[in-house]
Amino acid sequence: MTQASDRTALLLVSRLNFSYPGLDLFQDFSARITPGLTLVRGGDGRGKTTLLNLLAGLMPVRDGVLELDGLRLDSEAENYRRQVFFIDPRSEAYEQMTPPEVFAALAERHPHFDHARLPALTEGLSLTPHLEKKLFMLSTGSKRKVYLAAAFAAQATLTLLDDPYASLDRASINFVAAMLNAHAEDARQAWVVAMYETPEAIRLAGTIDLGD
Ligand SMILES: Nc1ncnc2c1ncn2[C@@H]1O[C@H](COP(=O)(O)OP(=O)(O)OP(=O)(O)O)[C@@H](O)[C@H]1O
Repeated sequence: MTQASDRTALLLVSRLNFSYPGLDLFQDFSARITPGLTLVRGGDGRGKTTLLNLLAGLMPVRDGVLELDGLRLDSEAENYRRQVFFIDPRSEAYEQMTPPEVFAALAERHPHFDHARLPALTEGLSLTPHLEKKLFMLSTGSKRKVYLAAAFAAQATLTLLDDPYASLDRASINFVAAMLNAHAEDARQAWVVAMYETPEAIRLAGTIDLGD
């Protein structure tokens, strides 16, 4: 079910169990997530979004151990979460902010956030005309681009992206693919990307297949 390369794992997931009322979603789920790109692939409702929330430390696991770069979620939750970049694209937390305000807020959470990367990211994602608008004024796709630009600037140890191509135009998809590939050889960062299908032309270090 899980394939990973021989690289040393950055995130270790051991025997994780998680259920919603009446639905056992993960039973004794284990994974080794290495630096570079890991795909979480699965059909509708297979648990991709839930798994990203679990890896982010945002949902209570019934049991199981998550350890990110030596930090265990159960004993060092705050330090663990500080190493993770994850924004639920449906979040309304940033609606009243402009993109630069979103970037500033996220830079406070992520100490390695690199502002110097933002001009190329906003240009590459065609966000430049929208920089003075608050997020509630933007289309779903543009809002997602703001979060993607932030993700690529944040340089977190673990970055979680839920369906990063959703609602994007072809040029932006190509840009995101190129940005992901630029992280394929990262030694100190793991990128976990949830998608319905295996994307073309992306160099993956591992795949977690949740089935169809
Ligand atoms: N808060 C919740 N309470 C109960 N069941 C839930 C809850 N959230 C999700 N589920 C169910 O858990 C399963 C996994 O949902 P999840 O959103 O993680 O899957 P997914 O693979 O991301 O789905 P999709 O690709 O359709 O967004 C689905 O059957 C969903 O209906």
